[in-house]
This record gives sequence, structure tokens and C-alpha cells, in this order.
Amino acid sequence: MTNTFWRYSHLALAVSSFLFLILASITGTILSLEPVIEKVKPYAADNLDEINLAESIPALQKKYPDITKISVENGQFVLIEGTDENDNALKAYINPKSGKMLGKPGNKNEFFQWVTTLHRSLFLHELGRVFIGVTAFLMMLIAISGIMLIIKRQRGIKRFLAKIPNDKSTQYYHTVVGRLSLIFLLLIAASGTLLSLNTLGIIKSLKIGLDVDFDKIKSVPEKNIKDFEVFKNIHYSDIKTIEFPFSEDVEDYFILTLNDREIAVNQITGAILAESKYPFSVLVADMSMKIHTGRVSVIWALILGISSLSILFFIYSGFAITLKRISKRSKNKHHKDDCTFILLVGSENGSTHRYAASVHKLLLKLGKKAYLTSMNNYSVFPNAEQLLIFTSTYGEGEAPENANKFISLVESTPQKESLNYSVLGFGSKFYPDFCQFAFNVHNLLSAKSWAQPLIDIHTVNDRSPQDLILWQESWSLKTDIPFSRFSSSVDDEQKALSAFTVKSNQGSGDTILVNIKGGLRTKAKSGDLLSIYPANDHRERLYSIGVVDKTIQLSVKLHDNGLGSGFLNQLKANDKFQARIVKNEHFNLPAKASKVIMISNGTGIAPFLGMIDENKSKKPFHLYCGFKKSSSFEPFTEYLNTKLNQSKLTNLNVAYSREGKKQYVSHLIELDSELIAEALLNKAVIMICGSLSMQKDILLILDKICLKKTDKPLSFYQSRNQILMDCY
Ligand SMILES: Cc1cc2nc3c(=O)[nH]c(=O)nc-3n(C[C@H](O)[C@H](O)[C@H](O)COP(=O)(O)O)c2cc1C
Repeated sequence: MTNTFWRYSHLALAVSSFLFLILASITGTILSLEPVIEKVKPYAADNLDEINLAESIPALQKKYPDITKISVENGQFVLIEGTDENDNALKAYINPKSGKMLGKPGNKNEFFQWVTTLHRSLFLHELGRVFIGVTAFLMMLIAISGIMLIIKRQRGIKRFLAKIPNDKSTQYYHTVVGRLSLIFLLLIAASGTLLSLNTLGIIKSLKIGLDVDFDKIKSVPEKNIKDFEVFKNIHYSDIKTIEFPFSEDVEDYFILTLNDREIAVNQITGAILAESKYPFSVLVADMSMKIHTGRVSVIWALILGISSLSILFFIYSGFAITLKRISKRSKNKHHKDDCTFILLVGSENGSTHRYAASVHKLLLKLGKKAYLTSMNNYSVFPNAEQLLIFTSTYGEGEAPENANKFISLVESTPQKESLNYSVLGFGSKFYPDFCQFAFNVHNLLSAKSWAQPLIDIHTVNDRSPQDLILWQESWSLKTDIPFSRFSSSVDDEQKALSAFTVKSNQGSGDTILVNIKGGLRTKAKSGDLLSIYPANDHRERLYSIGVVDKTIQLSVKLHDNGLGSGFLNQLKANDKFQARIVKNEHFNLPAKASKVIMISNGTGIAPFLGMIDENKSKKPFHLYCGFKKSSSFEPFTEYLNTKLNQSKLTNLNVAYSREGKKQYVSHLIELDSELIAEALLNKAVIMICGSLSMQKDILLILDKICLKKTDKPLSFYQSRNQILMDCY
């Protein structure tokens, strides 16, 4: 059954019973103290499981000649009744071994009696018992649905106690405390339900009386009580009551009410005259009573008390989680049909929604027509120019609840006009399917002719502000919409620039290769980004870099009137300019990959040049790159041939789109589909760098290869960091 089913059941049950649950929780907690308080009373007898009747009864009879009854209360108090040596009525707690009197029973504590009645029947007699019975039953269902939710969340019963990442959210504490107490709460609720069914007479648990055959009662061989075999084997811990024979007549006998049966014992011979085992229903009712009242032990009573108290925490935190979920339903200022920016959110617990809402607010503040809604409300957006998708991932790489119909909706409802999209995935690397649903969405849209990626998919691990900043910067760059100080959760880093010196700057066709060096403190890795502000204003431009021999290499395509490329193009050797390195850890060379397959087009080759040089251990590195013409590839030929000779590069495949076979790099991938599939199965990493349109083609082909040859979708590998992308 789905998460949604369990979640709604859990919530509906809690809502329908929370007032009674609050009452049951408070009274239950108070009542759990009763056995604890009793335990500290001085008349509790110890080691009842070591004292048998054969040794105890003769000693007691010596001290108290006329005993009528002995009862063991709550498994710890031995109450003797009869008359004492002065013919006075005797009713006292004793030590059953020595016979020493420990105390006299007093009146029951009135407060506990009052709370007990409130707990059992709300002072409403039969009707109250029904209410309490129903509450106990609902609590049982709440506990079961809670356990199911935890099993789903933990991906299986075996991982029930596995670590949960602490994001300090109310949900985290709700789940963690739940894990500790749900089993106990289930026991409390189930035993309470059974007790209610019993008291309401719905379950009948009748004891069958003793059937003594008086004709067969014998008075020989006469034995001393200390030699009664049956008494030797019965300890006080097994006993509820012992009724003593009324007279010395052989037809009067001992009646022992034990935990699991009743027996009649001949007072002269010690023979068992009759035995009646309790039916299962009586044993269950008895066990329920022990479990529910905590009378079995003080530790159990304390566990019950703490568990009862935790119900209050669950009610508080459960409603806080629900309110948070409800509060994320924001109102829109504009109708969806009028909006150019459509923000679609997949969020289960609200954090993704809060971020999307702050982007929405920013867009509205800037006078943009923006519309924010759940991914499940996807429809045709006639005026949309941009689809911004913010989504978390749940389950085993699945959609959050308000996005679970998105994929089928997109399949059935194409947009009428072409639009740009960008996907920002929220997730946690704690889970094996990191942001898998976001990757699914990105791949799905990549395959739609009406959807063009505006920027590459970005992911946010554990709400990392750095990850958010990376997305913001990329998105701002493409839209010219500044993200200044719009969200309290995101620090606007002080962007400290430092000086870089140009070592060389060569042009080849529409591409320039710029080699630069930073200061001593510059730390850069291939795959990181170089950020420049060409006009000394807010406009930032980012370039993927390769690092060879501590020299930073930029490969930049020249655009007519391009702000960044124009600026870099006019730089000459020894010129200095201000820039900064932006860490791009998700696109650095993965240290553990068994094999690396690099796919690029145009200037996307830049980071790979550095990574190939980094391949000191000569792992299999395959490079697939696409260029328009052989002249565009020319500047890299010599370098790559050297790396082939040094075995730092295993294999080089180049496609030219305007020459020879007129191939794209995607064709080369299609041709090597066998190698690609095998590599992925063997935990290789595929890195893609270049244009977003190339990425779109490659993702389609890779998805086909993965499904056909590995039986898994591409997103399976994406979420396991086997597909790394940095496209623009
Ligand atoms: C039960 C559960 C399952 C999750 N499963 C995944 C997962 O498979 N992959 C992932 O990247 N993150 C997973 N996460 C992490 C969430 O996606 C992440 O915390 C996200 O920021 C939550 O966003 P939200 O508050 O908008 O729902 C899971 C979190 C929970 C509580």
C-alpha cells in the first residue's frame, strides 16, 4: 500500500481521536506512577519466585493458626487473612517466608481511584467505556499506520532502526521518538482494546469452575504440608490466591488460584483433587491487564508512563507537521493563463516549497507575472515562457506526494508553445537515490520537443546554501534576474575577487583558448568555474575550467557582442584581471570511478583536458567530443595525442557536424552503446560538458541504452552520481 494511504490514515485517525487521546495520555501517565509508588511502600515482599508453599504454609500456620486466605497482590504484596492467636481478625501484609508482619492494608488512594475511573469510563459508565474502548482501538490503528510509515520511510523492516539523517525538523523528531515508543504504544492500545472488549462483555472470558469428585476423596496416606509435592512446586510468584480449608474435614480442601489455572488440593494427603486450566481468552485478558496496568514490574510501569507521555508529543508534533504542510498552499496573484513564469513544486514537508515561494515572491517583486503551484497541478500554460521546477525526492527515488501525477500529466498534456525549463532537485545524499525524481523530471522534459532546458539540472544536498547559490547564479546568468538577498536561508556570499594573470590567449576560428594563472592562494580543480564580471557591474559570467600544471585553461566560444567572450578575447599575455574560482564539486574528477567516459561538444572539452592530465594512475578514460569542423578541434589535437601516448587517455572519438560523415557526438555514443552500458554496470562515471541541446540528445540516448541494456532508467545512475553534467 502507498505512503499516501498510510499517511492519510495516520492523520485521519489522529484527528478523530486526539481529544480522547490527550485525556488517556495524561491519565495513563499518572496511573503508571501507581505501581512505582506502591513498590516503595515497606510491605512489598521480595523473591516471591523463590519461596514455595511447602516451606511457607507450615511456618505461617505456626504463627497464625487460623488462616482463611492468602492473596498475592500485584505480584509483590502477600496479604494474609484469618484470625490471630488472640482471636482477633487478621488482615495484614506479611513476609511469606518468616511470617513477619510488614504492614496493614490501608484505604486505596482516592486520587488514583478517581484517575482510574476517568481513564476507564470518563465517569460516564457504559457510554464512557465505549468511548475509551474506541479510542484505544483507534490508537492501535494509529500505531500500526505509524509503524508502516516508518517502515516505508526506512525502506524495509530490516532498516527500521537504521540511522535517519537529523535535519532538526519536527518530522525528524516525530519519527525518531515514534521508532522508540510505537511498539510500546501498540501494546498499550491493543491491551486496552482487549480490556474494553472484556468489560463491555463483547469478548467473554469465563473461567471454568473446579469439579471435585467427593466420592474419590481419600484421607490416606496422611502427609505433612511440608511434604506435599504439589506445594513444593508452587511458588508465591505463581499465585493469585490460596483459600484455606474451612475445617479439618477431608472434604474441605485448599483452592489455589494460580496465574494459569485453578487447583483443589487435599488438605490431608496433598493430592490434587481437581484442576481447571484457564481458557485462552482468560489468559489473554490477564496478560492484557498486566501489560496495560504496568503491574508486572516497576520498569515496565515506567516504560508505559513515558510512552503515554509521548502521545502528547506526537499530537503536538503531528499537528505541527500538518500545519506546515497546509500553510504551504500559497495564494497566487495572477491567473496561471496570464503568467510567463510558472513555478511547479514537488514538496512533501514544505522546505522545497518555502524556497520556491521565495523565488516566486522575488519574481512578483520584480514585476514578473509568476504563478506557483504543485507539480500535480501541471496543465497547459498558454503564456508560459519559463517552467521552473523545484522538487524533492522521497521513497526509493520517488516523487513527493504532490508531484506523483506529474510524469503522466506531462506525457498526456504537451504545451502548445515552446518554453524553457529548469529543474532544481532537493534531496539528501544520505539516500542512495539522490534527487532521482528531479533527474526523472529533467530527463522527461529533455525528451519533449516543446521543452528547452534553460540551464542544466541542479541538485541541493541537505538544503546546502552553496548548492542553492550555484543554481541561483546559473539561473540569473541566463535570465538576467538578480537574486540579491531574497531568501534568508541563502547567504549572499561576499564575492571576493582576486587577480589572475593571462599566460597566453590564442584564437582558432570562433574559439579562443585562454591560459591564466592565479595567485599562490588560488585553489582550482578541473571542472570548477571561473567567474568574471566583464563590465564591473552585477553581470557575472562563468566558465568551466581545466587545470594543467597549475595553469587554468579556458576554452571560450566567441559570440557577437558577447559580454564575457568579448572581454576575454581582448586580453593579451601578462594582462591582469579580477575573477574568482567557484567550486563546482559535483563536476570534479571523481576519485573512485573505475572508468571515466567524457562527453563534450565545442568548448565543453575544457575541463576534460585538465582531468585527463590528472589521470596519474592511468585508469581507462574515454573521450567523445563533437566539433563543427576539424579546424575547431585542431588546438587540442597535439595535447590529446600526447595524453594518448602517455596512456592517460585510453580512447579518443571525435565527431564533426559540418564535415566528413557529418556526425554529432550523440552518434558516437549510440555506436558505442555496448561499452557505455557495460561501463555503467561496472560503476563507471559518465561526465557530460557542453551545450544543453547536446545534453538533451545525449540524455535521450543514454536513457534508451540504460533501459535496453541494463534494465534500469538513466536516473538510477544519475542519482548514484554516475552521470555528472555541467552544461550551459
Ligand atoms: C522518508 C524520506 C525519504 C527520502 N528519500 C530520499 C531519496 O530517495 N532521495 C533523496 O535525494 N532524498 C530523499 N529524502 C530527502 C528529502 O528529499 C529532502 O529532505 C528534501 O529536502 C525534503 O524536501 P521537502 O521538505 O520539500 O519535502 C528523503 C526524506 C525522507 C524524510
